Amino acid sequence: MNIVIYGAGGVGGYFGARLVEAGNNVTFIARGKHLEAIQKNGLQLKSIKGDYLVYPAKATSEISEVKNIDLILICVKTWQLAEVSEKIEPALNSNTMVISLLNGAENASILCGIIDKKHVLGGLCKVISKIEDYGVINHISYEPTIVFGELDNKKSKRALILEQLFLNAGIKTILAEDIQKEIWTKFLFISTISAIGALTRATLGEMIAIPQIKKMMFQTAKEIESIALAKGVYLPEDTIEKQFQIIASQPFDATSSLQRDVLDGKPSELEAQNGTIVRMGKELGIPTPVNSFIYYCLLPQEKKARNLN
Ligand SMILES: NC(=O)C1=CN([C@@H]2O[C@H](COP(=O)(O)OP(=O)(O)OC[C@H]3O[C@@H](n4cnc5c(N)ncnc54)[C@H](OP(=O)(O)O)[C@@H]3O)[C@@H](O)[C@H]2O)C=CC1
Ligand SMILES: CC(C)(CO)C(=O)C(=O)O
Repeated sequence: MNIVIYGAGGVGGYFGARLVEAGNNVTFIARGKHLEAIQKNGLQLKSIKGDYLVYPAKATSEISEVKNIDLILICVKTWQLAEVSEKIEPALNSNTMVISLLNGAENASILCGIIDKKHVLGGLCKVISKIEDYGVINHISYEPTIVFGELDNKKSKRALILEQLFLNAGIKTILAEDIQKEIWTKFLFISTISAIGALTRATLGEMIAIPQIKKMMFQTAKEIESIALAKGVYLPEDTIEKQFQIIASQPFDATSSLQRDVLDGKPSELEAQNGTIVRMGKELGIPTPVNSFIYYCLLPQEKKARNLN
C-alpha cells in the first residue's frame, strides 16, 4: 500500500517505522534537520518493543512529489491540521483514505471542512513516544495502539483492509464500533490530565495523591462528559471511572505531551483541549468553570510561546 505519514514525530515516526518494517511503501513528510537526517541516515526507531533502522521509500517536505496515495496518516499537532489538510487536498485521488491520529475531538470535522468527507475516517492513537534527536524516535512506554473507524461506524471494505494493514505491521488495532465514543473518551482522558499537569507542574502520580487535585480532575472530566452528551456522543456511565482507573495505573512520574510542551515554553495543544471545552460550553450553554479556570490560567503562557503578546 502507498502510505504517506504526514509529520514524522513521536506518533508518525513510530507508526510509520512499523509500516515500513512490514514492507509497505511509506513516504514521510517532514522538514528541516529532521528531514535531512531521515533522508541521509533513515529513520531510527528506539522502542521498548525493539529497535529498528528503517529506510522509507521516500522522505520529503512536499506531498506533491508523491503519487497514487492510498492512505495518509496525519500526525502533526492540532494547530497544524488545517494547514496540512489544505496541502494534502491536491494530492488525493478518488480512493485516498485520510486519518488523523491527533489528540482532540474535532480533527475529523476540521478535515471534512477542507477535503471531501468521503476520504476521511476517524482515528486516534495511544503511545508515548517523542523525537529524541533529528532522525531518531524514542518509544518510551505504552503498547502503541491505533483506534479508527468510518465516521458512520460501518465496517466498510476499506476499513477492514486498513485493520489488516495495521495488524500486519504488529500494531495493536481497534476498528471502533463507535468512533466518536472512542475519540471523546480519549479526549476526556487527555484533557483531564494534561493542562492540570501543566498548571500544577506535577506528575500524574503526584497529582492524584492529593485528593483536592484529584477532585479537580474529576470535575474537569465531568464538564467534558456533559459537553459530549449534549453533542449526542454516547459515553457509557462508567467512562470517567474507567479513565481514572487508567490514570491510576500509569507510572507515578508520567506526564503528558501538552504538559511537557507548556513547561518547555513551547506552543501546546491547550486550545484543542481545554480551550475547546470552554468554547463548546459557551456554544451549548453548559457551564465549564473548572476547564475555564485551567484554560485561562495557561493562556498567557500559551500566547507568549506563540509570540502573540
Ligand atoms: N507523542 C505521543 O506520545 C502522543 C501524541 N499524541 C498526539 O499526536 C499528535 C502528534 O504528536 P507528536 O507526534 O508527539 O508531535 P511531534 O511534534 O513529535 O511531531 C509532529 C511532527 O510533524 C511535523 N510537521 C508539522 N507540520 C509539518 C509540515 N507542514 N510539514 C512537515 N512536517 C510537519 C513537525 O515538525 P516541526 O517540529 O518542524 O513542526 C514534527 O516533526 C498530537 O496531536 C499529540 O497530542 C497522541 C498520543 C501520544
Ligand atoms: C497521555 C498520552 C501519552 C496517551 O497516549 C498522550 O496522548 C499524550 O501525551 O499526548
